[in-house]
Order: sequence, then structure tokens, then C-alpha cells
Amino acid sequence: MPLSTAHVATDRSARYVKQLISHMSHKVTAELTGAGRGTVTFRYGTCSLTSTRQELVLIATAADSDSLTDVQDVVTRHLLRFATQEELHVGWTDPIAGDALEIVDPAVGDYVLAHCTPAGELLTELAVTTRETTGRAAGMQVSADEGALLEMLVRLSGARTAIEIGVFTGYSALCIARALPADGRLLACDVSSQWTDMARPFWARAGVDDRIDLRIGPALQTLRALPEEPAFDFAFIDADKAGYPAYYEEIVPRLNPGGLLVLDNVFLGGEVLDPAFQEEDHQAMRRVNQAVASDDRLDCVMLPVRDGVTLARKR
Ligand SMILES: C[S@@+](CC[C@H](N)C(=O)[O-])C[C@H]1O[C@@H](n2cnc3c(N)ncnc32)[C@H](O)[C@@H]1O
Repeated sequence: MPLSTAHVATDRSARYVKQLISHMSHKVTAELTGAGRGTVTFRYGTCSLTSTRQELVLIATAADSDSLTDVQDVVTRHLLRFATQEELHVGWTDPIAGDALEIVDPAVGDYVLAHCTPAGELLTELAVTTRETTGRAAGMQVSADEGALLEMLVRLSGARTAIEIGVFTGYSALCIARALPADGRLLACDVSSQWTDMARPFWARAGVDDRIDLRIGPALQTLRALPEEPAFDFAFIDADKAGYPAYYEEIVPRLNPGGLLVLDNVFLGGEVLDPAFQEEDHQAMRRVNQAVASDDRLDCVMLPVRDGVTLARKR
């Protein structure tokens, strides 16, 4: 399914967003989704609008290329009509399918890896052992640069208490745990003792096993059994994608003020941008991305790191 974007140079972008949403809301579903942001949903496609200081950024999606052209035409026509004080140029990119998007050019990915603090022997051995033991499942493990990012975030935030949803063979847990102070605690949640059993010897060798409380079971049950008051400085969600909205709902109230929530795989390989992909995972990820972006308890930034990483800090 095609999607296309346009960057419209203007310093009146917020005004156009409001005008377009208000006008279109009489005919189709059109809503403001935050300051300077909105979405118009037609029967045959959608257009999201984001205003920046100097541009209006449009993302059009539709079921097929004819419908995409219809979305582009309607939005373009209205914008040009609203622009009575200036001449706008609305140039759309060629259509591209969500799963054909290159989130990070492979050369850039390699360059990034070559310019991060190296993972070190223990993490490298864990990555190799995981690959040898779990085969294709090893692709679930966070990359060395994402592990370095997690470690950096935990250190920078001064977190003492952390929770992880989705442990697998323990790579990200090790990165988080070793960045905590000696008396810090990581509550690590996973359903699989088969995979997490591989983690324990590595955590022990890193000298962080006493900081990690591993809970085997559905993470939602584990979360709901926790007291509801704020207790965590850092949270990392990297488990079943359909569960993300519920994990986010349960975690935010349990984050301390200033606490950081990190969500992995927020692009789902680019498919989250493309309405052709409508499986439960896609719908859940769109829901949680939208919820985080419009949650007034949080400040957030979405980073094009690997498969997309959102950082959300509790106010
Ligand atoms: C992407 S992997 C986690 C990778 C890990 N963060 C790492 O860096 O190696 C996802 C993990 O989520 C776990 N998982 C799936 N569904 C779950 C659930 N309902 N509750 C808890 N864990 C779950 C899987 O067993 C798997 O280990």
C-alpha cells in the first residue's frame, strides 16, 4: 500500500492544520491530535498533518495508488485555497510501501556501530551464544548500539529502579542492570524460562545478578500485581507488540516523576506507517504511538534508531 509525504514551506503551518481540520470535519473524520497536529481520515485513505516552525509536513496513505492520488488532491486543493496570503508549493514524494521503507540506510547503520562504545567481551559472547542457540529468534535481541543507548539512558537518568518487559536471553537487561547503582533493582519480565535461563550465567558473570529480579509469567499479570504508586525510574518495553498499549497504560502510573519509558520497535519495520498492514501488532503499535504522543503526562521523542525507539519522560 502506498504512502507519500510532502513538506510545504510556510511559517503559517499551525494555522493551516487548524483550518483544514475544521473544514474537513464537516465532511469526513478530521481531528486535532495535539498542538499543531491533525489527522484527516477519508473513506479511501488518511492524511496526517504536523506543523513545524517553517514547514507543514503531510503524510498521505491509501489503499491503492488511485486513492492515494485522491487524498493528495483533496488535501492539496484545500491548502492552496486556504493560502490567500502566500503561494504554497505542495510537492508529494513518489509513493512507497511501508515495508519498503529503509529506516536507516545500512551504511549509516554500520557507521553508527563503528562509532559507539564497543559492546565488550561479555555482551558479544552473549550475542554469539544467543545466535548459536536460538537461531532466527536471535533477531529479537537488541543490537549493540541500542544496548549502548539503553545503558547511556539509565546512567544519564540516574535511575535506581527499573523494569523491563521482554527479556529474551538477557542482553538489554544486562545493559540496563549494569548502568544501575550497586543497590539498584531491575524487575525483568518474560514468559519464557527457556530463553531467560540463558541470561542468568551472563548476569552473574557481569556481577549484576543480585540487581535483577526475574519474573516468569505474562507481563501484564506481573504488572497488575504491582502496587499502583510510582516506583520505577526507568522502563523498557520490548515484548509482544499487541501488548504494548496495556503495558504502557500500566507502566506510566508506576513511573516516578522524571522517570523514563523506552519503547522498542515503534516502526515495525516501516509497516506501522502503511495502513495495508492491519494485523493486531500494527493496530496496537499505532495506538500506543498515538497515545504516547498525545499523553499530557509525558514528554516524548521518537528516534529512528534501528526499528524505532520512543523515549517518553514522565512530567
Ligand atoms: C524482542 S524479545 C526481547 C529482547 C530483549 N529485550 C533483548 O534485548 O534480548 C521479546 C521477548 O518478549 C517475551 N514475551 C512475549 N510475550 C510476552 C508476555 N506476554 N509477557 C512477557 N514476556 C513476553 C518473549 O518471550 C521474548 O523473550
